[in-house]
Amino acid sequence: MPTDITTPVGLAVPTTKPQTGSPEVAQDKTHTPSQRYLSTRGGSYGLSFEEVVLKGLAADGGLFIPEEIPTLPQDWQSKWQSLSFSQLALEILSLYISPSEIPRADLKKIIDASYSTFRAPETTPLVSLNEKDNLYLLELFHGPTFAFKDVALQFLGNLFEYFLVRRNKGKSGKDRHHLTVVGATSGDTGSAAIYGLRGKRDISVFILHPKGRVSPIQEAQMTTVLDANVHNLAVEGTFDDCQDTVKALFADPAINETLRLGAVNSINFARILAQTTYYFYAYFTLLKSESYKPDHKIRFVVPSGNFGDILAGYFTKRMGLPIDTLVVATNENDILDRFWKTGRYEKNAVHGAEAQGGIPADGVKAHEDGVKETLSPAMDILVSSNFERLLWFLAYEYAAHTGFDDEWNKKQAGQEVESWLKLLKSNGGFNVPSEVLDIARRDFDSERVSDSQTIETIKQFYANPQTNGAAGAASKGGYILDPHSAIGVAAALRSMERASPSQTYHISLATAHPAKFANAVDLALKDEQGYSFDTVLPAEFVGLEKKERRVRSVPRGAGWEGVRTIVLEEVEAELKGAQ
Ligand SMILES: Cc1ncc(COP(=O)(O)O)c(C=O)c1O
Ligand SMILES: N[C@@H](CCOP(=O)(O)O)C(=O)O
Repeated sequence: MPTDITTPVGLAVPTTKPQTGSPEVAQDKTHTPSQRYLSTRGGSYGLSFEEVVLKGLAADGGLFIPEEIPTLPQDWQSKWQSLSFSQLALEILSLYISPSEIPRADLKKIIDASYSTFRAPETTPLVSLNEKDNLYLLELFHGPTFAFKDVALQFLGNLFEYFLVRRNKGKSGKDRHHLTVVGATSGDTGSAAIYGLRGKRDISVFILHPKGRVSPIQEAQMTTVLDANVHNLAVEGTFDDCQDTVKALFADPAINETLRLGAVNSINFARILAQTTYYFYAYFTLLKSESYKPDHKIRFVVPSGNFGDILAGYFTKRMGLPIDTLVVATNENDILDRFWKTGRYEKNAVHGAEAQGGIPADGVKAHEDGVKETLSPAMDILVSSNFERLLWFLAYEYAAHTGFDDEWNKKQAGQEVESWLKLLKSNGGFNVPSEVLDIARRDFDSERVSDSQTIETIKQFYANPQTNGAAGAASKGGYILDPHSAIGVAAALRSMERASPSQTYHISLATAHPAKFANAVDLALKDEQGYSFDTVLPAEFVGLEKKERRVRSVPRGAGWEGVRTIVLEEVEAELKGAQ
């Protein structure tokens, strides 16, 4: 086992073949391997989709993944090309969910209900941002909270409800299965989860956000929802502190037993799964466009923080969607970009004066905790949860070169992931062997975009008259990008230097509506003639900040135990109130 962070780690060779458990689902012939789940740390095996969705995090602290990534059915292109977003979602999700768990007709109802709340008829429209350079934007923000998280969280909310209604049929009082959802947010997951779960029976939802570090609109979106089952906690600290607290709660068997915790963050595999649909949908939309040329390659560029969005893209590539490369686009919190550049995954890069809380030359403030406060706050993340899932696949592929059987390779990947994560915890980082980095570079490329480049990109596309998009509705006819989407577009422009636009389509993911980030958008466009933020503001946001709020502060020293006490108290009070 690797023990230090300076030497690249290699896969340890166990002397005996590891044993794997085989619970009922593994024996059940109605579940294919892509419909059975395991933990990235090797501890759990053969779990059902329902168990995975309701548990969220594995008992060994790992994340759930399917035992196999499914391949696409024969003729998928001709069969799926004319499907609507919801129809497509049904086909894709059916590959991961056995009909013996959710009958197809029920899954269809859940999906249809989830996407009926979107404002755009296409659900996730693809717009041309610059026709000459084959640059497209996939608008993912037409759901209830104006961010890409709605695509997965509308679905997850309905899925939780479906499982609970089924479990609670004919039951009353304490016999009912009550789910306590706990989630961490840097702004968007929180509101999307709250809108997906508000008022739902048998579910309480607790959302932890870093106090003062989400945008004013995001804060208002979350805290103005007054349904009794919604609980907002403003934590003094960073997003990573919130995420660590959530993980600590999941690791506590006592609270899990008492409250039955559920996850809404992308640690919940259903989140990743629901996000795969829009990669397929974008592909088919491009295929139907007049400018499509079959010999051109396709690159998806994804503004990344917790690595959930781009991981969904990785799944689609592995399933067989013809994606040339997935481009990871980070802000100045760049752990992912540094990994692809060096093979080292390390929490805190050396920021010099910045690490002491000083203001560096580019004006971005770094806190003592290492997180930089950027103009794209939803991506101000030190450690990316879903990277663990990718690490598993990389370690698995590397292990497969050893010539042992598949079961051994899977177990080996779990052990390797566990040892890497131990090093991350104890030493703040780890290196992967060069062969593992090569495997990672085969599918991914990466870019880091600074705040000043983000602002420049917003300006550039506001002035661009070629756009046919709907989001910005700017008076000049240009496009108003939100800062996160601008990071994607800036990265796409750089990617074009390596993959010529004359032979490549770049599809950049627009992850939020610009109105959620007035600060950055105003900073970029305030001097532009004819610009007014009011033209960007959707009716849904007008007056939101003046509405009544409910939120509880969590002081810095409270720790996860302090949050546990709050959660226990508030669930008890909520259930009493409901009687
Ligand atoms: C607007 C926005 N863009 C991008 C991201 C990054 O996505 P991911 O965490 O899935 O990498 C987030 C948050 O996660 C976000 O809210
Ligand atoms: N940017 C996210 C952070 C949480 O990410 P998740 O995808 O794991 O839920 C947010 O907006 O909260």
